[in-house]
Amino acid sequence: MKNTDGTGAGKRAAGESAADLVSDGDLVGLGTGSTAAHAIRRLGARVDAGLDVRGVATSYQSRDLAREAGVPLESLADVRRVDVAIDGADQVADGDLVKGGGAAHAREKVVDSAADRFVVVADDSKLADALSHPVPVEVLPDARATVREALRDAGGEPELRAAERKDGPVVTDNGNLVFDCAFGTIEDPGGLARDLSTVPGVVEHGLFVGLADEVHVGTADGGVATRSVR
Ligand SMILES: O=C[C@H](O)[C@H](O)[C@H](O)COP(=O)(O)O
Repeated sequence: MKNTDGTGAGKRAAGESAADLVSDGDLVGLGTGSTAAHAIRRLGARVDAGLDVRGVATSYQSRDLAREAGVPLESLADVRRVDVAIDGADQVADGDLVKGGGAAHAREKVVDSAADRFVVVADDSKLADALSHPVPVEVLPDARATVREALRDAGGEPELRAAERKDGPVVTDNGNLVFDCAFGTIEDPGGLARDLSTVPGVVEHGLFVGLADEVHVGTADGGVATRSVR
């Protein structure tokens, strides 16, 4: 059943189910976005009930939410590995992801890659047979013209992400800009991910290939299907 009821029940079910995996003593990667937010709130409730965990935030949003929920935080700069990372996705196909709808993918990739167990949380509207969602590409502001050309050469259609309720572009938590780059159906996500990583001026792109360990998919009726992906 597609989660089209607009209540966010699928996101909530997925986020909370992942938060329930966390054990005493874990350092938890706290993803960004509306689905990961449910996991952070649930973790906060578990901390209130006595769970002893610490979190590492991937954005201003997840840091502020964790503080509000009462999840103690460590700074990413001091973290070498993470026990469990819980993070959302804009599209999921065969365990590979497009992320970065909230422009947080650079720090998310650092945290999710450092995790022993990376759990993706999504409602079933995010599932696809193949990745085709535009790929967010964070770029150094002064490299925007050269990166735009390189993305076109790679077969993409880059669009500078515009801010809402501010004139001009989105500026990331790291002070950079973001292109949303459509590539149509991405036949070889691993190859494209490698190509994008080699473009000078690209800070990070939103293709997460071979990183996820499991996916929790929530449905509108509050059910969750869990799938291991490696
Ligand atoms: O930059 C944002 C992140 O990659 C999010 O995890 C992703 O956009 C999914 O967000 P949401 O759970 O709100 O759909």
